[in-house]
Amino acid sequence: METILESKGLSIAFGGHIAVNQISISILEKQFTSVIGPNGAGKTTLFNLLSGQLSPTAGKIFFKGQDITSFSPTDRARLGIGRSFQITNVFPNLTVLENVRLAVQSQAKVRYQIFAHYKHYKQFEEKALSLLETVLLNNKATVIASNLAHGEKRKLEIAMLLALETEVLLLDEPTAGMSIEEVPAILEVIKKIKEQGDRTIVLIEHKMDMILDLSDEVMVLFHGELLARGTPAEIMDNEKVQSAYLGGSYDEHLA
Ligand SMILES: Nc1ncnc2c1ncn2[C@@H]1O[C@H](COP(=O)(O)OP(=O)(O)OP(=O)(O)O)[C@@H](O)[C@H]1O
Repeated sequence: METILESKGLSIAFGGHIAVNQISISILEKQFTSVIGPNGAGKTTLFNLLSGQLSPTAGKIFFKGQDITSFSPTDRARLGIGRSFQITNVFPNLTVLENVRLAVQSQAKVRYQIFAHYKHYKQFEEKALSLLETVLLNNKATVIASNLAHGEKRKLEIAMLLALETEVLLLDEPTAGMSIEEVPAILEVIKKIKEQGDRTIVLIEHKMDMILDLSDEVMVLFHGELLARGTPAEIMDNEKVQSAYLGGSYDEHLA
């Protein structure tokens, strides 16, 4: 399996605080990789570096072997690295379907240099509907976006991210802020995207138990460093992880 996204010696410091410290990782194509770690471990900062929202203090990032360290977030999205909030321009007063159609439409413009025209409208709408099916939101197509429940809004964001058609999806805690009842539906959506098999998914999750059976590989961050990486079973057995993160000596409230 090929490496699609790679970092070498990636570091960033905020003032004197090193939030990401010498992280070298390789993300394999079409795999499901989870990044876990306690509060403040550096997960979101790592994503910000990979997607271009932050520039590293040291180190490099490669996409399919190409050095993209100096690329803007937009250029990275164009190359194939999609991150949810880059495109979450949800229009609150439009319907769910209209929002996704606009995302499909803007992607078509970027990719094919065509302009929105009546004859394309139907095909954009069909694509949008199929994305709504993927995220289990087709029954809300005609609902005004601002009226969606929190979990449904996250699903809408995922549909709009999928409309970008990027090969890599960086999902930063898609279940954050959700009620317990909403979580299974989002996990179902993520599972479905994984089963389609055509995307590389990198998922940040705070709670390991939720994503264990979905992941091909798990990376554990701790105090800005890569503490361990491996299959879910290897991570569960890893003593360093156990003592640092999985309840051993680690106290989340002290992070
Ligand atoms: N822009 C910033 N300026 C200063 N410090 C920052 C900035 N962004 C992150 N940090 C610090 O870097 C460290 C890593 O933060 P980060 O948000 O990446 O952790 P995380 O693993 O995503 O945590 P959580 O699970 O709580 O989201 C923290 O100590 C945080 O306070």
